[in-house]
Amino acid sequence: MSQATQSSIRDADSFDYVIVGSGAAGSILANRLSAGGATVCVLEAGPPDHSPYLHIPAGFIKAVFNKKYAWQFSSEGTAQTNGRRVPIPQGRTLGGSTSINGLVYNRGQAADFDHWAALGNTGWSYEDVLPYFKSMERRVGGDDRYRGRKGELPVTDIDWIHPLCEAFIAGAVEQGIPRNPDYNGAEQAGVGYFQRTIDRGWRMSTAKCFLKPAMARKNLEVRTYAQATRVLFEGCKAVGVAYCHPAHPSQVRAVRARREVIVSCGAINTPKLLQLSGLGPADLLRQHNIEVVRDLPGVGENLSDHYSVRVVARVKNSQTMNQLVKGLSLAGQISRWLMKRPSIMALSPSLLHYFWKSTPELTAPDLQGVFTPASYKEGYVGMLDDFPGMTAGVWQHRPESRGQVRIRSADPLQDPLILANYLEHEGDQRTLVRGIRLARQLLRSQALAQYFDSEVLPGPLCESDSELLDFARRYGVSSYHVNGTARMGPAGDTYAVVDPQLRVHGIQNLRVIDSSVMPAMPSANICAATMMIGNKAADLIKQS
Ligand SMILES: Cc1cc2nc3c(=O)[nH]c(=O)nc-3n(C[C@H](O)[C@H](O)[C@H](O)COP(=O)(O)OP(=O)(O)OC[C@H]3O[C@@H](n4cnc5c(N)ncnc54)[C@H](O)[C@@H]3O)c2cc1C
Repeated sequence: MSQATQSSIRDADSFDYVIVGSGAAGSILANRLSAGGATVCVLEAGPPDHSPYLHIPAGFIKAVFNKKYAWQFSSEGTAQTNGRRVPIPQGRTLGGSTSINGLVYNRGQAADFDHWAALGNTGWSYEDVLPYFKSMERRVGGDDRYRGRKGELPVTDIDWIHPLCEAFIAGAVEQGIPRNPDYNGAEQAGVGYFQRTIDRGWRMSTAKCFLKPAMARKNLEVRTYAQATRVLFEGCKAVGVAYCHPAHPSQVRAVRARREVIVSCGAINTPKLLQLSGLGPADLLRQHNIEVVRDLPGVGENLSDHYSVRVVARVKNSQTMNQLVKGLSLAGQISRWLMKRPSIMALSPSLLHYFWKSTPELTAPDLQGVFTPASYKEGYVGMLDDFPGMTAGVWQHRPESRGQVRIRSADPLQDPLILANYLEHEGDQRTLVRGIRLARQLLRSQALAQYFDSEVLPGPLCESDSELLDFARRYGVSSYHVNGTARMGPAGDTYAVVDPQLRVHGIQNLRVIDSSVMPAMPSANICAATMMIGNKAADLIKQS
């Protein structure tokens, strides 16, 4: 520890727990730990979540690429992405990515968590984690064995029904995919509407549902514009955190943790902070003149994400959202939203799901698809097309390709190098091509025929496997589900960063609690599983 930091930590105020990051996991943790009477300080690098774009569901489109509220990361281009850098924005405000995300609530398959346990992570089987999914959610409908009724997080069904959605479902059923009323219940496979973290027209971020209610407690303090630059150690014991206002990096402050420091910065920023703090691959740290506190080769490795591709069709005989967001129609939608009536202002970006198998021999879905009666220019989220359009997106549930996150320098304000290695694994290429064929087939169902005009992307000239793979390389995008960069695993697993209690191996008083610790990708958008991790981790801490 430098002289300056030593004196600032001596003079620092202290709390039982210091949580770095107020996202999906950090906010829930802050709520649960402060409820037990412990003093808790949350450091959040981003600003408060005052903007209406962070609260009105449709505001997502304005927030995701706004650098005030989202870290504008991107993965390096590779041959598999046709040399393109792939944007991977991450939330940077109270609530983290839950303040800008796509609002889909999707837990994954029971087998995902049984797999975590089988990898040596005792306590993380489906039976172990189900109570933590249930205790945080407030859901109407479904089976009591699977669904929670009294939690803080409302999980609701859509109230805006579009004829294209109904036709898409009917078409999928026609092609052998059953309608599933609750993919978060006994069985994931099937087609239907997404469940969303939206309540009475408003986004339900973890800041809104967990952090802010807890901020009424005197023992919880939340500091915004507080970007952690380093975890501070005495020997191998974490004792506090150095942080700064991102606009004034030279004015470093410190806060002391009497019991534990908890890193909850998300799957890109968590490995970055650990590496800056001297925890990571020793060679990398030495290359940047960072003193090695512990050589942990797994920090920043094992990066996984869902690489998705969209099939887009021009629509006839119906208006789509592309028209509803323009001129007088938009004004009408806003006034409907203000009157608490069904409106496109209160929709998640994807309305329908289909979970299905890329080959019939499989016993469970290995593909997730999404459908929405809208289309974006060139298939990229941002600007809607001028013509009526619909989109069926698809990604592989559990890709094998793995990437890395590595600091580029010892400067805490510099973005790390991200190499996601999308489609690097040949099996991933095959599965995604099958997924594109399935998405295409679903848009050409009999039930949708009255609305299907023509395919825009990939287009009629794209037929063979190699043409479809080439399309995936040129048009694929991140689903923003990065995880695994500080993965959980037992001692003896060289690349494990934390143990099944989420304590950093070989270090005292330091845990990682966020999407980084996932030992394997869940078959789902990963927010629900990350929230579950925060919810369960609070109990692990209280029990230790
Ligand atoms: C655009 C988008 C759409 C998505 N859509 C969905 C969806 O529909 N459904 C779904 O299930 N999942 C979705 N996800 C993924 C999901 O939201 C994330 O996986 C989840 O929020 C990750 O939780 P986390 O706690 O790991 O990190 P985050 O929620 O990202 O929180 C990390 C927090 O730490 C803060 N932080 C980072 N570094 C520092 C530092 N050095 N000091 C202080 N604070 C720091 C960040 O600013 C942030 O607030 C989406 C994500 C994005 C970005």
